[in-house]
Amino acid sequence: MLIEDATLADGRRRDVRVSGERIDTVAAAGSLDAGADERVLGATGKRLLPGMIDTHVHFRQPGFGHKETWTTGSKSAAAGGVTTVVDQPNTNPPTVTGAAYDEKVDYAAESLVDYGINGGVTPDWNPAELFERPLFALGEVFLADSTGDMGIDGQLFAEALDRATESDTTVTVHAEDATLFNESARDRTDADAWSAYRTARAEEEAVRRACSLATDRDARIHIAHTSTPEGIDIAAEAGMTCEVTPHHLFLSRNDLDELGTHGRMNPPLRRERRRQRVYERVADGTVDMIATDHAPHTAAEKDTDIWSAPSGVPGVETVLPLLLVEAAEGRLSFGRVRDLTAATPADVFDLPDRGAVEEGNYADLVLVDPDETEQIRAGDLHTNCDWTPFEGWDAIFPEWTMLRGQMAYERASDSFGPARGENVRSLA
Ligand SMILES: NC(=O)N[C@@H](CC(=O)O)C(=O)O
Ligand SMILES: [Zn+2]
Ligand SMILES: [Zn+2]
Repeated sequence: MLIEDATLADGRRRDVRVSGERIDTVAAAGSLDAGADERVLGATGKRLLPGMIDTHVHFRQPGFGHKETWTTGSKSAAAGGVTTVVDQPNTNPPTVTGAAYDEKVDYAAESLVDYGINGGVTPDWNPAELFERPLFALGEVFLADSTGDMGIDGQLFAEALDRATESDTTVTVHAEDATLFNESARDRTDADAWSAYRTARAEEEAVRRACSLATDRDARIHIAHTSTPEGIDIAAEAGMTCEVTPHHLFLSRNDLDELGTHGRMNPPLRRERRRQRVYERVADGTVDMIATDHAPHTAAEKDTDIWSAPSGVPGVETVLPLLLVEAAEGRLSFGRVRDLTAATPADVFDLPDRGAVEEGNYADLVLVDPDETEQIRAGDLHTNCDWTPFEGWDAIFPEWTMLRGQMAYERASDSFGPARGENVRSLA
């Protein structure tokens, strides 16, 4: 397969030959000739990016297939330009034993994109069994309850850090401290009450404590879904990594009038000024990566009062399209988008054959036309989740997404490739 005259994230124009599962050649545009029966993909004026590595999704199986399945979740990923997803452990059963890990791997065999599977921590976890398996990472470890009520205490967290460090494994942390939630917000019934309740300080102090525990024990942690500039700065100063979700990057408490209970998630949306300071840190490189925390719940489940609604919003199909608008309009560079979505996650989580359009890497690729903006419509998305917090937002969707040398999604025909996703920790 020959991709002709693509513009890479850094602006270089290149011909790219794909052979089997890998990128065979990256050469000056116009310098490669197509073979006799080689498929040619024209890319003049278009951007060729490495597929996104989304290190934080909830694909819900086993246990909650009515919210999302590995089939619908991975189609949503492929259509959005995501070629690797990392699934989190708050399923049923929770992924805290060897048997639960193995059961999830059976479901993940349905995936259209490559995947990693994290192991979780509860008082019932079995670290010996988990670390015998090819875990992507430990986590997300919940320092406060979220969907699945898997919150743990400080002592178990410290023990988890020690076990992970012995196994040379990174620990992804959901950092909120429930003792710092604002109980007086409990009297309110508006959607903003959730943001008033789960305070910014509860995140800040939990990040501070997690980083200091990790530093003391020589553990490596990655802070999930940081929603505050304070949390981001503490993680960066401690030499740990962090991710920001698209909803914390683009939405704030100002949007809750419109979103209502659909805008409830953990950590919650913050004030607009904080959101801007988060965006600055995404743009300047303090934030390591964007990850979606794709957390689908049906609209019917979300349509209740703010204290009863489940927490979480979908995002895996819209994240790269939203970021590409930022790049096309000059608020982020294409190179920064590539780093946030592919190069840095590959580096931090040790996926040496991914995250860059380079010879020898897996051909996980996305082609986009930066001039083709359209509006996000929930009905057009491929997730089982029947709504999106980004309804009507401008987006630049991939023309096609390639996974290890084969088409995973082609937008012109809205068609998908086969379910050939592999565990990234099992592949050579
Ligand atoms: N973020 C959320 O609000 N919800 C996530 C769990 C989580 O990531 O905390 C979910 O699984 O629904
Ligand atoms: Zn979380
Ligand atoms: Zn999560």
